[in-house]
Amino acid sequence: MSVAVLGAGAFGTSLAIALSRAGVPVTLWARDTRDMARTRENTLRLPGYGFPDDLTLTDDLSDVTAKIVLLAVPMQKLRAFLTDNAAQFTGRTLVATCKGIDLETGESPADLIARLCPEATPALLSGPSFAVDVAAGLPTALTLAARDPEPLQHALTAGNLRLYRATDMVGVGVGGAMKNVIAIACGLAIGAGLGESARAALMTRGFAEMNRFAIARGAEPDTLQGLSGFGDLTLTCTSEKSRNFAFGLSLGRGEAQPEGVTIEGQATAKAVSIAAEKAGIDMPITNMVVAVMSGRITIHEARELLLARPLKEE
Ligand SMILES: NC(=O)C1=CN([C@@H]2O[C@H](COP(=O)(O)OP(=O)(O)OC[C@H]3O[C@@H](n4cnc5c(N)ncnc54)[C@H](OP(=O)(O)O)[C@@H]3O)[C@@H](O)[C@H]2O)C=CC1
Ligand SMILES: O=C(CO)COP(=O)(O)O
Repeated sequence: MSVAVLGAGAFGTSLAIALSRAGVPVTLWARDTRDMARTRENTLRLPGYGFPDDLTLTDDLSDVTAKIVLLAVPMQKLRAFLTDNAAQFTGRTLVATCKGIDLETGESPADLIARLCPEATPALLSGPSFAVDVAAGLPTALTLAARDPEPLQHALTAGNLRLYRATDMVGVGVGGAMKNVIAIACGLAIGAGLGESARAALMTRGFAEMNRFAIARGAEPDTLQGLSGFGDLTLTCTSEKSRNFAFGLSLGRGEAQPEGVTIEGQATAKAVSIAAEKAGIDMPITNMVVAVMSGRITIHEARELLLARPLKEE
């Protein structure tokens, strides 16, 4: 079955390459395809990975006829993108690959699809998967969440991509969104010299925070133990290839921040903090990330505040 990928950032491009290389007919849509059409490579976002000959490019959404549509635009652009293009998506399955929570509305990608494109079927693809690994053909396991995930699991398991299925879109969405926030916290800790034991503590207590938030939003208790929760948390909190971890690292070291890089955890930390406060959910690490990013407190003040919290049972 043919597949369209909308958004030619690093991840959308890598998925399009991996699926096309595995023999799936793929159309990759981007706002501007001129350079990619000439070089048969995404030199801006994913340099070094040539396109398979059969991969089709377009800058015209009306060319996209595939029933399965992977959405690979950044989270904070998704709401406007769906609003502008809802009419194109009637009868399609929209598989969001972005990770985060919309800052203005507090909605997840699946919530946005359900509200803005009611004639489409929402799904999520999430889990530990650096674009460069996917594009390089390295083995990658992901979670595909949908109300009826099995047909999609079969359609999108190809080549180096192995998909597990789930029906808990709330849990899978929260796992992918929140692992980026905890990765920023871990980057801050390592960058500020707080040590690897502190990172392990942040990962573990951050995982507890992710579970609390997910369950309060209606997730199943076990979902975050899977690829989109524990799996992606492990990858992102331990690798400098993660833009969220690298952002925290440079902030922790007091270095200049890179411009124009997609760092989903920044807006998502704020969105989670706001939603958690409204719902009365205790999210100390997320709140510290927000406070440090805004400059309200230093990393060392955050460390003191976390160490001084009331003692509790694990
Ligand atoms: N990179 C990775 O390893 C992974 C990323 N993800 C997730 O995928 C999502 C996208 O990330 P990634 O591909 O890395 O992002 P990039 O920063 O590489 O690229 C973002 C892309 O989004 C496009 N875009 C931005 N705004 C719009 C818009 N309004 N309409 C259409 N296209 C738009 C940009 O197009 P233009 O060039 O025209 O500006 C650009 O191609 C994120 O949520 C991320 O968390 C998930 C797993 C792995
Ligand atoms: O989600 C990712 C890997 O699964 C990519 O993480 P970053 O956005 O932090 O680079």
